[in-house]
Amino acid sequence: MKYSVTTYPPAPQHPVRVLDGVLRYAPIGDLKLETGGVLPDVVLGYETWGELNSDASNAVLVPHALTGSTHVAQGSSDEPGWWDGLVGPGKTIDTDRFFVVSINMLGGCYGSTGPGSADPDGLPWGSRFPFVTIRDSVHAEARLADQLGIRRWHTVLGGSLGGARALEWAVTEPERVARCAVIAATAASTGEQIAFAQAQVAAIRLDPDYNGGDYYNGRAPVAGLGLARRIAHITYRSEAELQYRFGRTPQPGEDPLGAALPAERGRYQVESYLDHQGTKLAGRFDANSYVILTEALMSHDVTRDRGSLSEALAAVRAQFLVAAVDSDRLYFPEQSYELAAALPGENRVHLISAPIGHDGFLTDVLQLRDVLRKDFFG
Ligand SMILES: CC(=O)SCCNC(=O)CCNC(=O)[C@H](O)C(C)(C)COP(=O)(O)OP(=O)(O)OC[C@H]1O[C@@H](n2cnc3c(N)ncnc32)[C@H](O)[C@@H]1OP(=O)(O)O
Ligand SMILES: N[C@@H](CCO)C(=O)O
Repeated sequence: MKYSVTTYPPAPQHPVRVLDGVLRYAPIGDLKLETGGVLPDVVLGYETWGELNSDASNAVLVPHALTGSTHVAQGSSDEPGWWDGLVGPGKTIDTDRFFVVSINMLGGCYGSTGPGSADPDGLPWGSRFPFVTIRDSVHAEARLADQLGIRRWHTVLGGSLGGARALEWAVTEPERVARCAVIAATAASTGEQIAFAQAQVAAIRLDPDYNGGDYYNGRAPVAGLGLARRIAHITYRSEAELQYRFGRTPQPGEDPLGAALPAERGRYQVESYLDHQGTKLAGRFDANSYVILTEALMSHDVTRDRGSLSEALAAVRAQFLVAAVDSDRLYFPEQSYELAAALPGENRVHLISAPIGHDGFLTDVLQLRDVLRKDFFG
């Protein structure tokens, strides 16, 4: 599968409502990166819903999670969005009132310049694509906000990597974020989160088809990416869910004890489920982008070059909403409590009660509907 983005339509003028939920591209120029070097001719893929009002005070930014896209809501497209329950006409984030924007993270494979994009010579970046940080993406996204005429976001909100991106926005550009919701995310990736991420990245790099990242003219490393997704997906779901839903049940028509040779035995249902998750992601995502975004998330630390957590967060001007999923075993609720305690002022943590674990920020986000309406979108 190829993800090369070689040509772009001209930068749009003020987005028009009829194009709700349709991917567009914005050239934002060369980007100086946090770790040195310059990424030339950066393009950001983005979607919008609704209309920016005359004083540009109704703009809401929704950063996506690790393998999410900019397609937050269906809008006028055919594809359902991943937060359709929350974003749309008459919904909590009412696109009849708010101008909603979602931007593909720098290095991603859903529209923005990434390792599968063409370099200035027209060749895929591949192994030469630089390490980027969430802060780099925020700097790039700020230029797109300038192009769209958005000086200050009414709200920036996201879950998981999207939550880290939202928080980094509020700290890097404090005057540009009036409200910020950080859902199922931390102030910095922890040792365990880095460890799980490293195993995923190693699974991709060890696939012979990965070829150091230069595979765009050959076979994509689907086995490595599929294995990375399996490791990740286990962390996204709770032990209780996997036990209740699958337990030791064999996959229908298969017998886990039914062969003398390991390679010929049938699967447990949970194995088949993980195989499916791995295959599905490998069919829609670029392995290099997975590595780039995962390593960006590993680097996530709002305190970097900013002192202690309280010192780093002292800069924020936004009103905050911090939320966690009670059964999350990847981004533990305690870590959200630590973030809330370190933010200026009084900040509670809103718990999403969901048995499935981390992915509850996608499946059960409507539990935040009331608090979002009351505090942010009333
Ligand atoms: C471009 C984009 O789509 S990005 C959209 C944004 N998405 C994301 O950010 C994350 C990607 N998605 C996910 O992580 C998940 O799909 C979620 C969290 C959104 C939804 O989770 P859930 O509704 O709980 O779905 P769940 O994890 O149970 O997976 C269901 C799938 O497993 C399959 N499945 C269930 N049991 C088995 C089994 N024993 N064997 C094989 N497959 C199985 C189902 O058939 C279903 O397949 P499908 O997704 O192809 O329809
Ligand atoms: N299921 C989510 C979890 C990551 O937070 C994703 O793939 O983006």
